[in-house]
Amino acid sequence: MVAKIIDGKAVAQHVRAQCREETAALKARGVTPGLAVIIVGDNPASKVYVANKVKACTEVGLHSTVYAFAADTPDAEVEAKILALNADPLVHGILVQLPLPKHFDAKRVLAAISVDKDVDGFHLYNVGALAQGETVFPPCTPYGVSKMLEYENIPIEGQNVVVVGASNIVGKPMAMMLMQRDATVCICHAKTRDLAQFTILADILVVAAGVPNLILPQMVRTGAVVIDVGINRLPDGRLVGDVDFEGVRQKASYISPVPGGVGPMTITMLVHNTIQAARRQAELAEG
Ligand SMILES: Nc1nc2c(c(=O)[nH]1)N[C@@H](CN(C=O)c1ccc(C(=O)N[C@@H](CCC(=O)O)C(=O)O)cc1)CN2
Repeated sequence: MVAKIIDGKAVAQHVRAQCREETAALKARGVTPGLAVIIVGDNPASKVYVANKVKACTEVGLHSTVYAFAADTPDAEVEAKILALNADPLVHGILVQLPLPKHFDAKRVLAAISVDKDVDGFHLYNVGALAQGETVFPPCTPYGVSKMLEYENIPIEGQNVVVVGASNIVGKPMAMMLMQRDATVCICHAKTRDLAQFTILADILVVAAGVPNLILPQMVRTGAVVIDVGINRLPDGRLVGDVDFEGVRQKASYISPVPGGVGPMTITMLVHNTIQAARRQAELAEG
């Protein structure tokens, strides 16, 4: 068996076309969805992601503004900017690019974002709502994975899902979202003892551990769907995921590549969430 490659760029284009239509409809009502992006420090990867977020907004017709702060900026200054953006009616979505420099209390900074503008879905209220199956803004990366599965008509209900990696950004919300869809979900870690005994059971394997070549072909059930969320820059400059792509491809039924898999979906779902935020705020304002 050779897996079908899930082309994240193609799925992203499909979702972005819908986003364009929704944005045009909102603009016709006098509302241009607006995103504010806060970046602190000089992390080169973060700068690229922020630039790509701005580009995606422009492409779909959203307004976006970047607020860049030096790494040694006091927490209070960043929080003051967030409070000002919370009160700005032209800003519908706010995000703080992660990771923040070490001295920041990231939880506190994220909690300053208005729940209604929390398009990353990282505010504790939205995290709690997700646990109850009622979230308004699902976190962008796991939301993107869900859309990729939906696009390929991959069933979730009743499937064995193994998520490797329990981060707040990907692993935990991914597990919650798939559990909500009646999958049987197991969360593992890169350090799980005999990881293969769990991964081999997966009908759908989502890997977000940040360890290159963590998942080898012998750890994957024949016919499994394998979604690679890892982003690892190798010493030779190559970007790879957490899965031995060429090896696992020979066993899986579907596989997402890195680059060109989940990454483009993360940014697309951010645009989608910002449009939903604008629509909800417009509806509230209209009464
Ligand atoms: N506030 C947030 N911070 C972070 C998030 C997030 O969702 N919200 N996720 C990641 C970084 N991230 C978006 O911010 C992100 C990562 C990767 C990609 C992407 O498109 N990757 C490409 C490769 C790009 C490259 O060459 O480096 C791919 O996989 O094809 C988009 C967004 C952590 N921080």
